[in-house]
Amino acid sequence: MILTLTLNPSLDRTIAIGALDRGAVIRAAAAHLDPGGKGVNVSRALLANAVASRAVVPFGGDEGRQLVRLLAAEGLDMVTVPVAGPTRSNVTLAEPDGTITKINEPGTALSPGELDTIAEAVLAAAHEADWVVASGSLPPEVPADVYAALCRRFAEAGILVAVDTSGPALACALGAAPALVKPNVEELAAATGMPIRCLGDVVEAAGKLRAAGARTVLASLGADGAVLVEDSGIWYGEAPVTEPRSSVGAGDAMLAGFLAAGGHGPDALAQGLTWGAAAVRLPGSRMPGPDDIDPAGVAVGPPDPVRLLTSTPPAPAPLP
Ligand SMILES: Nc1ncnc2c1ncn2[C@@H]1O[C@H](COP(=O)(O)OP(=O)(O)O)[C@@H](O)[C@H]1O
Ligand SMILES: O=P(O)(O)OC[C@H]1O[C@](O)(COP(=O)(O)O)[C@@H](O)[C@@H]1O
Repeated sequence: MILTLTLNPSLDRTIAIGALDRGAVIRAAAAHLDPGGKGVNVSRALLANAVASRAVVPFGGDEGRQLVRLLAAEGLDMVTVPVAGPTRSNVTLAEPDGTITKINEPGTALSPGELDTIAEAVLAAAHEADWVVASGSLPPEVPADVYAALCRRFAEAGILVAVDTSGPALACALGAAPALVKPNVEELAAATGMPIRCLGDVVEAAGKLRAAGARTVLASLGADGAVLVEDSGIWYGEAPVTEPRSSVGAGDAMLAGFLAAGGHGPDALAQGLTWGAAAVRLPGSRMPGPDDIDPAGVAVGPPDPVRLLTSTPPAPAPLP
């Protein structure tokens, strides 16, 4: 069973527009509402593929009740924790050329008592888990070491923890030796202070995250695929998509596919890539099921260090 924790879940509204014209009244072509948040999406992807998963989901206000209704309608196995602050709403503007602009609300603060209740829910469910996935941003005022504390707690019990987050929460988690981290290119650049222009940079940056404590690094590179760096080797893979519709949730689907295939090695990377590619072919953050996933076309092998990334390289970020 794969247990997920999403401290800052969301209602995700994806709005299809003609072109993003700042300051104008934009008439949307279509809109799509999904339950969201990184761990929530990992559980949704696993559910869609009949892989056992349970999601720990704090929820608050009308938005939170709607989130729980949407997840219940999908049949998600979840432990819901009522909290005082309303669940956030995140908006994605999707342009016809595939450009997406995401506006993620900060969410509302969780009190120390609410955090304790959520931690108890995670601990109570974790005894059945092979992996615990701690995913997404932290709401305001939540201590940056919250995922690190989980890593330490579960390491003692022999439970593997995968962390997919950014900024100080990622920096803290690295020091607690997570079994796996899944940075995207921006997160890799921010965590290391390195410009990431080619696969050699990705491998070097992943090595820095491993030196800082992560056992395995699964670096997602958007349309460029992904790199896996673990004890037994380094692999690069890609699963090209000819008609991308929405990359929202692709990283979550990728992580779900990787963990569902065992969480290590080139075959797991290949499955992660096929799930990620399938998510990109679907609207909004809909998670792919077996009918959406095409294992053909995925290629995994050693990375060519000089191969340039096609996506815009992020500017080097200052180290904290
Ligand atoms: N345009 C795309 N074409 C093909 N695959 C994609 C595309 N965008 C994302 N993916 C797949 O989804 C994975 C996660 O995407 P990425 O944008 O790196 O993650 P995140 O959503 O976490 O920022 C990638 O590793 C890749 O496998
Ligand atoms: O917690 P964050 O970093 O604000 O991200 C939350 C957003 O990320 C998502 O989980 C999508 O994640 P990915 O595109 O990285 O897979 C959305 O459902 C949600 O709105």
